[in-house]
Amino acid sequence: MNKVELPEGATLPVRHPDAPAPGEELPVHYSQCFGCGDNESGLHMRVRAGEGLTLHGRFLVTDHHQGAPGLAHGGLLACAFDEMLGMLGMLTHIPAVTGRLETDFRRPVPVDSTLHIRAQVDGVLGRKIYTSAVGRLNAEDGPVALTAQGLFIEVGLEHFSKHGRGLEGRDFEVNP
Ligand SMILES: CCCCCCCCCCCC(=O)SCCNC(=O)CCNC(=O)[C@H](O)C(C)(C)COP(=O)(O)OP(=O)(O)OC[C@H]1O[C@@H](n2cnc3c(N)ncnc32)[C@H](O)[C@@H]1OP(=O)(O)O
Repeated sequence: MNKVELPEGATLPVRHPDAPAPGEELPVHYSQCFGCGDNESGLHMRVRAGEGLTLHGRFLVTDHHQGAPGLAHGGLLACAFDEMLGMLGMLTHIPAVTGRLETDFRRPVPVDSTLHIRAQVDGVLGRKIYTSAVGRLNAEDGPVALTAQGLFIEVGLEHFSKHGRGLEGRDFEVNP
């Protein structure tokens, strides 16, 4: 994992008492989500809760995901990390959106490989949530293909009804 630099005063948030138990598979947070939903060309990520403030996810790289022939598109891999880091909100129950996402590509990711991603919350300072993740090829202890750091910003639930579509006036939590 990358060494994560945290600002002074950042603290670890509390794991919400209703967070999925370690080992439990997380629900799809939105059926049309490109990352975890039924979207035909999406990633179909499967994610389970880990210990503490960690998640483990995986997806199969298919022909839909190519950039160069036979290789995953870098932006699409960044999308997988965005999804994983965003889903950390299911452990803290803090609604948040991506403010910044930094991805280091360390090894090519071929079609037909499975990318295993471990994501964690590193700290919180005010509305800023510091997160990081590592992606490994074909096994949870496989070679490191990517690492990422994400800064998520806590928002009120009205962020989604105000800026999104079809949620006006809808009372929802994490599974619209
Ligand atoms: C729940 C389970 C779900 C579970 C499901 C989740 C899966 C979701 C999938 C992945 C997640 C996404 O893709 S989310 C979609 C992609 N992201 C977005 O659309 C976000 C677009 N941006 C925005 O809406 C806005 O810029 C916000 C909300 C991020 C921030 O606007 P704001 O509310 O006006 O707040 P603002 O004052 O600007 O910023 C607050 C603090 O954050 C800092 N800050 C803000 N942006 C940045 C930045 N890029 N880099 C550094 N720092 C930043 C500011 O300096 C400030 O620090 P200080 O002054 O307090 O120190």
